[in-house]
Amino acid sequence: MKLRFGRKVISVDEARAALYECVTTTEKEMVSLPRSFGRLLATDIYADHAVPHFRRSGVDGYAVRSQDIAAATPDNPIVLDVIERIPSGTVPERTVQAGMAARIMTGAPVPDGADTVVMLEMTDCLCLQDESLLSLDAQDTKVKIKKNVQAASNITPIAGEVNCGELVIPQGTRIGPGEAAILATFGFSVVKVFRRPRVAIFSTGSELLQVEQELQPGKIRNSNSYMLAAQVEANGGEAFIMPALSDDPHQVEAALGAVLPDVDLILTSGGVSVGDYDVLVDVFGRFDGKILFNKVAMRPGTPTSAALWKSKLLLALSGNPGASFVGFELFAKPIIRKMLGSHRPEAEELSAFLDIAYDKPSAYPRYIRGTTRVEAGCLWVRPAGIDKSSIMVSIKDADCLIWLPAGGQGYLRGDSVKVYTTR
Ligand SMILES: Nc1nc2c(c(=O)[nH]1)N[C@H]1C(S)=C(S)[C@@H](COP(=O)(O)OP(=O)(O)OC[C@H]3O[C@@H](n4cnc5c(N)ncnc54)[C@H](O)[C@@H]3O)O[C@H]1N2
Ligand code: MOO
Ligand SMILES: [Mg+2]
Repeated sequence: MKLRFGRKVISVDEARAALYECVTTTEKEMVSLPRSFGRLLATDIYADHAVPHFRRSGVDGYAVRSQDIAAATPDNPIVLDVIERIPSGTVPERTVQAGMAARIMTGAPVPDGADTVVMLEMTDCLCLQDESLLSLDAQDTKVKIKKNVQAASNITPIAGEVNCGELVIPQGTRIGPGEAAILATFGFSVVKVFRRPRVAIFSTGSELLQVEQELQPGKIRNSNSYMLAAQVEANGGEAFIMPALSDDPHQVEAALGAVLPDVDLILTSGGVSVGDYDVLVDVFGRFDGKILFNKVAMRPGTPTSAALWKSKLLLALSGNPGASFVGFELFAKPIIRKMLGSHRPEAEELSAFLDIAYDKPSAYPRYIRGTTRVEAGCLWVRPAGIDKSSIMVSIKDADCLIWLPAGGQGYLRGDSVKVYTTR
């Protein structure tokens, strides 16, 4: 039974809800820390020690008792005995008592007894004729402190950054530079992440040539598969570009069915409208899967369809490049992100001022590929190019989708609109 006409239209939110019901996270896997960059953490990370775990000197200088140097000035320096030298990575051996100082390096543990560190530049080393400190017996030296430095100066206290037991990165967080530093700090040479969802991409249509083929009359090269693969990879999935399919529903059903066991999601592009050769419609009419929806109140991509087949999701995007791009952003992106354990799978919503008037009314909400710019602290947005779903070339200029509700009287320059980021 063909479902070309009389389809039931549902909203974008309803369509997403139907998809989300069928999504589960992929299984967890361990990867080496450098391979985890850009992935989403599959576990909470707790601190198993404080940072720092010792009182850390922030400067090269002398660890002293602040009360000993309260009266120090350049003209009246206080002279202290230097009792030891503390390089980073070592542990102080002695306690600083009245009249004592310990020469200390940046990052080294501050010795007991000392409550402040005076920068080297505010001191003079009395017995030092040259700077060959490594050959110096620190115990024979004295230091002149020329400045009164308050207690706690230049010292990061124990747990000054992180408390032991603290949640430092919650599950679902993308591992960027800051997370990488935290994971390394706490000894995670391997990291638990959700496996990258495997996404098979099929373009359909007898007009499609492979990228490497010569142009032929009436035919075009398959660009959607590569655009979609780039979108899949940008969102953390693993894209498998499958050979383009003809308009034969038997062949299409067989090809989709064959790959189904090996992937987490199938994306198709093309063949979902009312045309004679719109093959996905025929597949949906004959296969034993469950159709989740076949018409969405949105433009472009109104005929976007989805099905659950042998417990796998099949998302059938419109063939027009603009509609394929938008359909991916609205539906495939949050599916992939949910599989990866993201707590915020949908695109970030921002407000922007419309940079041009827009007077095309629409029966359905529009998602216009947009380009943003910031001027005087305000975000402005304009369509990335000709706003037609058949236009491919302007997709490269889009960094967001401009959302315009259905109906309305049109929009003036300066009107506030919602945008959804695509980068
Ligand atoms: N009588 C009607 N015609 C159309 C309607 C309608 O409601 N009534 N809807 C239009 C809308 S909206 C869209 S969107 C398209 C949807 O088309 P399909 O999803 O069926 O896609 P195709 O027919 O296969 O192709 C449409 C267009 O896109 C080009 N295409 C397809 N695949 C690729 C690819 N992999 N790479 C590059 N370009 C591709 C294809 O050559 C066509 O030009 O239907 C409207 N028609
Ligand atoms: O809705 Mo079509 O999907 O305009 O491009
Ligand atoms: Mg068609």
